[in-house]
Amino acid sequence: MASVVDLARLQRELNQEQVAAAAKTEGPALILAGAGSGKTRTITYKIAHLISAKNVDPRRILAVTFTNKAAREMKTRIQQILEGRVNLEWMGTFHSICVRILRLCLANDRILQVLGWKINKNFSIYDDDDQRKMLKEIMKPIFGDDLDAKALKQARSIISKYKNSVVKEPLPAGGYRIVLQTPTVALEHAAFPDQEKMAGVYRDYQAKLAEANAMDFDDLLLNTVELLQKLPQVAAQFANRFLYVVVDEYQDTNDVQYELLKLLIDRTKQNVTVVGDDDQSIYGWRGANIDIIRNFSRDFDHVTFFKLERNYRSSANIVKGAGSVIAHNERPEEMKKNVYSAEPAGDPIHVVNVLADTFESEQIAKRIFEAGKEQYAKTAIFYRTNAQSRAIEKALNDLRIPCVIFGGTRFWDRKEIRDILAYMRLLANPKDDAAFLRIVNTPPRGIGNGTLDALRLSAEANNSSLWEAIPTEIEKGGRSAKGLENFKNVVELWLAMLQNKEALPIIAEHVIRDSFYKEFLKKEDESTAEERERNLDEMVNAFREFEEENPDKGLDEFLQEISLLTDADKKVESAETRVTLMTIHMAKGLEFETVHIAGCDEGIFPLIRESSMTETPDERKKQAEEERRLFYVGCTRAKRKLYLYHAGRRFWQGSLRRFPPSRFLEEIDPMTVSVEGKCDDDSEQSFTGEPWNQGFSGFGGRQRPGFGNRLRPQYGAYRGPSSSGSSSISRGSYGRNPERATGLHKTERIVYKNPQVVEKVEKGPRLVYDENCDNPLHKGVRVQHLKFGRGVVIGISGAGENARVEVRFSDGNVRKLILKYAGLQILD
Ligand SMILES: Nc1ncnc2c1ncn2[C@@H]1O[C@H](COP(=O)(O)OP(=O)(O)OP(=O)(O)O)[C@@H](O)[C@H]1O
Repeated sequence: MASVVDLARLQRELNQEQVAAAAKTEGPALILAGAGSGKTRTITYKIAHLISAKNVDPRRILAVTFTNKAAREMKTRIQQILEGRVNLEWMGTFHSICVRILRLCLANDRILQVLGWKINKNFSIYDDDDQRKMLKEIMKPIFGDDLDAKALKQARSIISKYKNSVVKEPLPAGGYRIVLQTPTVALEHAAFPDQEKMAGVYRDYQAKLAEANAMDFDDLLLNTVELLQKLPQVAAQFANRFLYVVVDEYQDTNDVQYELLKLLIDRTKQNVTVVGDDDQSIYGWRGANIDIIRNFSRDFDHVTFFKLERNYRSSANIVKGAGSVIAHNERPEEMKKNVYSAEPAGDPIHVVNVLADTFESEQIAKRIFEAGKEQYAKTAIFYRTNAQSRAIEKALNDLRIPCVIFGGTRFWDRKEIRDILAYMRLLANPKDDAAFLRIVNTPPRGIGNGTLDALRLSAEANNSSLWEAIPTEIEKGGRSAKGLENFKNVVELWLAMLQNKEALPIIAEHVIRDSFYKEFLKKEDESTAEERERNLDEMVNAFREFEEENPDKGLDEFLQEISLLTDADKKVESAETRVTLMTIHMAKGLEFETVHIAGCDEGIFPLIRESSMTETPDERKKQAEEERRLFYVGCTRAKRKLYLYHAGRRFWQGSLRRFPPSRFLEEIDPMTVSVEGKCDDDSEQSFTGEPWNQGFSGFGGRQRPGFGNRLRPQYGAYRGPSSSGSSSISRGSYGRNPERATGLHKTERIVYKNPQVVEKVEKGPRLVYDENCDNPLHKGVRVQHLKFGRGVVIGISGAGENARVEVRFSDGNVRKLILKYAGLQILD
């Protein structure tokens, strides 16, 4: 090997703490690494040091990484450092290491005999689809007609949970033993008939997998642990083989992975190094157990702690600001880190307040545009929920900024969006057979393939569209006649709405509601339904925005705009200079020069789910802490510039509602922040006439007292116009007068212990015209609109949800707005 990584080399390449961590080869070590503190660099050098300076055979090093990509990158880097090929055959993810162990062990007849398993070394690995098919076969006779997609999905998730968690069984002598949830254990622990039923499905499913000589993804881990537990001498051989064990991203280890590690680590040598950052543990929702890293020192003798606290990635303001937020999480004393940057303070963290969500995406796009093309590829936009990407994609497209959605689907390509768009396409053009076929039986309404074939034949014979062929098919009175008739009736209802020139967002809302599409989403997959419903709400919002911006245009133009938008997006797919869009979960481990985080609003980030209402205070606290870690991960991806956006009002679940700033914005050290723009008007009343804190209530009905009033001094010194309705940018007090800001920070700060929750949709604040009531809006009333500013009502038409108001705004333009969505404030 050409190059040796001895101590001198370590000292040249690493800082003091990194050197200490990399050079410590014997005994258990925990490297607690702050964000951007070079943990990847440190373990890479540590492995290189073991191989070249300590002459350790690379095949005897077990190195566990979080992703396959990380393993590939680390191998390449080590080979570069050592200037030669290195056979790191035991470097990979937990799953890839397990496959290797299983193939090795199951090739041995004696092992197979002792295990008594039917599976041999040539086992197949079943993917989701295979798994679903097999489960369906098993469940059909048990569930009969009750077996739907939801029941299947539920079964898969329960089985996966069995396989990824352990149970603690008390021992007669005190204490407990950890037991894997094999089918036998699951059956023993089933306390209710339902649980027994699912444990039975699990048992049959495992038996069928074994018959097929197959394992699913979760089995790779579970079976390896079971094998090693059953055959301690085999486990000992592996532990003996692995002279050194290194585990990256240890904060995201789950209980079964932890059991595996315990089996693979030689208990006498205890040469194990784990690397991680409990502040970046963001996968609790899928089983990661943060206590595993926190308890490391209890699991091994004489653990050496290393803390990497110098952040090399970001400017000092970003490191300090992010650190001040994460400090609000409760952590064991020994886990606390003082992460710092030796870089200059750099730009302050920009907290950008805007009046409403539309300005948020405009501001993001504008800032990226102004930074110049060469910055595009170095810029990322993060959001908490996928639905938020729609407005951002549009704003970027308006300024012709190419973008790529990392690990996700573009808003208009998402399945639920394409389905509802297909309904809308059919309304715009009932001859659109492709749209018809997409949704005629989505959600299912009993229209089978036979009926569709008959429709096709009849359409061909009469030279008509499929839609036009429906009446003939209904007359025939076949099995699907009822379903077809229902479909026809409901589509005709929407067509009539379109003809009556009812508002597009309202028609879209009807399509979603009358087709029972949201119910369908819940049935299809409960776990993704909430997110997909949010996408649909955002789609209604897109219709609303379109109508507001294009009062003279209709559905055809909307659909045309969407197809042009998606087409333009596709063209830039190959461009090299693209801005990256992603959810924060996807951002783990990445870094960008500039990061924009949208939606720093209480209720969105931290995300408060409807399900939070049923959780215990302890569960809610855990959830809030995981959200804070997610915020920390997001902020610490930025090297030089970090923008955090808060919109005072957001179109959310069908109405315009107020959002207080995220608690995380309040927690940032004010010395590191510059506050720009404004998120509220100057009045104490909201645009819809309700007091500031209405629309939000804490768990158990607790409300945030005087939110708007108290927050303003802290965010202070806005220079934005008071009534023009447009957001302006000016430097807030943090950048200009830190003393004052700090003083206010001390006296005015409100710490909110309970998460806030967004109220249920139906009773959302809105000013709706009702012909039976005394209508406050009539000709001559002065109003204010968020986007268009002040104006005077010059006419009202329609009634109920279709009421529209005509306003002459101060820019001279007359706009006809849908009252339900307009969010007008009466000024007189
Ligand atoms: N000793 C060092 N000298 C100079 N640069 C360093 C040093 N250590 C790390 N860096 C740089 O700091 C940046 C962050 O390092 P790395 O990606 O290894 O951090 P990390 O701890 O894995 O980050 P995170 O956990 O936040 O994803 C990289 O650009 C790396 O090259």
